[in-house]
Amino acid sequence: MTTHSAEHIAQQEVAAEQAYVDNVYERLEASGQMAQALVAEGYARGHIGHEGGLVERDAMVFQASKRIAALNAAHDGLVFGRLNLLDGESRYIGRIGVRDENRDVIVVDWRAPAAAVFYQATAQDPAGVIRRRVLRCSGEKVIGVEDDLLDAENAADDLVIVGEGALLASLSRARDSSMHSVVATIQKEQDEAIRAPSRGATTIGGGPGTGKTVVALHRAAYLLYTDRRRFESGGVLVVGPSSVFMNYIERVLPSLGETSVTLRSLGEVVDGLRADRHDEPVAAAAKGSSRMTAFIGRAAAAPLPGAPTEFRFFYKDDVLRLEASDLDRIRRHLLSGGKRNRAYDKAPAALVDALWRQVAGERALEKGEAEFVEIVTTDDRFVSFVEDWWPPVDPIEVWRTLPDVIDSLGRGAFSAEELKALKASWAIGEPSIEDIPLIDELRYVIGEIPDTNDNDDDGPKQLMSFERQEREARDDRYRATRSIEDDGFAHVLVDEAQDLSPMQWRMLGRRGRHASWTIVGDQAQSSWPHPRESEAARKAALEGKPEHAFRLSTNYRNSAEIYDLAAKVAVIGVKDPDLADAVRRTGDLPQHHVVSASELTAQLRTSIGDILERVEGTVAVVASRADLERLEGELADLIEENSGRLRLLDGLDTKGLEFDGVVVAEPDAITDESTAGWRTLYVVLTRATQLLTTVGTTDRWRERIV
Ligand SMILES: Nc1ncnc2c1ncn2[C@@H]1O[C@H](COP(=O)(O)OP(=O)(O)OP(=O)(O)O)[C@@H](O)[C@H]1O
Repeated sequence: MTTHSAEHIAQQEVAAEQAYVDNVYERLEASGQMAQALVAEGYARGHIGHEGGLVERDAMVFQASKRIAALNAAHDGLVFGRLNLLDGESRYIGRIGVRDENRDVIVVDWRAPAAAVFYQATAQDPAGVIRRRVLRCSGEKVIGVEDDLLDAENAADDLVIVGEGALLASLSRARDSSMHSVVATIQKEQDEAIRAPSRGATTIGGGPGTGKTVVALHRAAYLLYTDRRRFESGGVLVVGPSSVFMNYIERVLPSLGETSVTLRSLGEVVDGLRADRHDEPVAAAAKGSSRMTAFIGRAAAAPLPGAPTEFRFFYKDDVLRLEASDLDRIRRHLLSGGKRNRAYDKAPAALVDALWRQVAGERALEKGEAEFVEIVTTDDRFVSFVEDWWPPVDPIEVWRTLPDVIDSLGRGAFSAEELKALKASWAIGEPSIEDIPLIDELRYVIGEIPDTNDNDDDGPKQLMSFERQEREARDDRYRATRSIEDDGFAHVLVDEAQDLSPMQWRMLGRRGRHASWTIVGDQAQSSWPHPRESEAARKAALEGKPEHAFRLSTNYRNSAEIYDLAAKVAVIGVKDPDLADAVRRTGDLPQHHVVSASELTAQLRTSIGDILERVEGTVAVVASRADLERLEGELADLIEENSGRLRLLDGLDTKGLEFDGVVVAEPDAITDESTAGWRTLYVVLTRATQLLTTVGTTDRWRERIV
């Protein structure tokens, strides 16, 4: 066969597939129009005026709008696969299922059982598949086909086979700023993890670039497809390390037709809060440690700073006094019943009770307790005392007191260095990513801010006036984070789980109490310094749920040249790292430059320029956290000129991401920065798909790995 004729044949195949795909888009268009019409009809029904009309309309508009969103999101490259089966059937596979006007299936949803064979058939075990074809599309256009002949013996003589394998073709494409669905080229071991039943906890391990993230996201889509009612109503929570990472992955699920998954970075897990900044390593490690649990418990129980420490009340012939020790006793008593905010209604009665017990004067005793209670609880001084002594507490407010109480309440649990680092981090005033679990812990220890908008009738009668005044004051002073009862999900998917601190595990555990889990990670990439403590917290979060482990073995991201270097760093960072097999050779070895301090910036600029010229897609410059700010200034013009392609990041923020080219500035500064520094460097070195250059003023790391 000549090249010309091979090309010609490929073109003919593309044209034939285009005809099929055109028909699918026509159907889709019709289906979209139908959904639009339903939305319009739904609105019309709302005008009928009776309540039933409104409910019907809402349901109709909701369903139809969802369908429109799914059709739009899955539109590009909708049909990506075709199977020619032994029995003569030709089966098309797509991001979502499509039927023709007779309700016959013309595209099978990739998650349907009928599509599983697309991913599982091999030449050794073709499972009834003669030819597997991947359609490469751009929008609605078929631009190429790639075939695998799985069963040559049973293939008809005129069966055409085109291309050299879809996987390698897709791996060589340039990377842009978001992750893509790999739905057309999912490999067998990946498919097994995607379709694993959703019982207990499914763990997906494997080295860098093995597809853990992309597999986990396809798994979320698969679970929604197989048990939509359960997972859509209960919710699927996907948690990743940073907002940069969440932006990177956010397109994958919509492109698979799923728009109902909650994506959160670790700094956004608590509703209503958003943190984007990491603490420096000592503070971060202290905040993540389970030693925080007891400290947080004590801080939540402590009197608020500035709370009054005594109360005096003149009644008839008596001077009634609540001294600090009395107040302390009442506080303990109230807290022994549970969460602080839950005792909000009980505080006034407890105080009045303690006061009544001091009443000794005859005139007063004669009047009796009921009158005493009436007089005290309607007295402004008492009301304002209670307001100050036991206000409804927002967890954030208690979080703000932590720097003031850490010395007294955290003594013994934290070293002097940790105490200093913690106080410095809290002096910034805004929560860091590592603070979010502490605030969440406080939410659970303190309880909801009592909702005083309810009818007051069921509260103790004698406290009515107190309640009223208090509520008015409170409504603008306090803003509660959302109810903890709404925290639970039906499935929790955690990516980069090796980095979770014990406190972060506790935070996620609360959201996954009744959930099934998917946990994705690679210990060798962990930036958490105390893996054993974290392991215990992970176990506690899963509460004994059975675990099913999957391991992915092939690195689809890095060239073999880059991964060979990174693997040498991995073995320093961790004992027995789970190394992956990199499948692609590019011929481009990593480059290393060691220069004097005065030449560093110039060399960085040269290396960045060189890589920008040689790759088509994205490039990252990665530095230690300490060097970041300086480099931001020094490289500002380059970054601006190449915005959209060039980014400057610290090591931790590169987690889970990938770029065509990476320039590492001062690798030794990254290894020195924390006890997990070597593992962070391993992460950084495994981000590049094609070109990697390191530039430093020292070269200790390379001396260590040779
Ligand atoms: N079956 C596949 N077909 C095509 N590309 C794939 C496949 N599996 C993975 N990839 C690609 O490999 C790259 C790495 O995938 P992913 O980020 O999911 O790996 P990871 O295991 O999570 O990596 P890390 O541990 O470094 O975060 C991505 O570009 C992904 O699209």
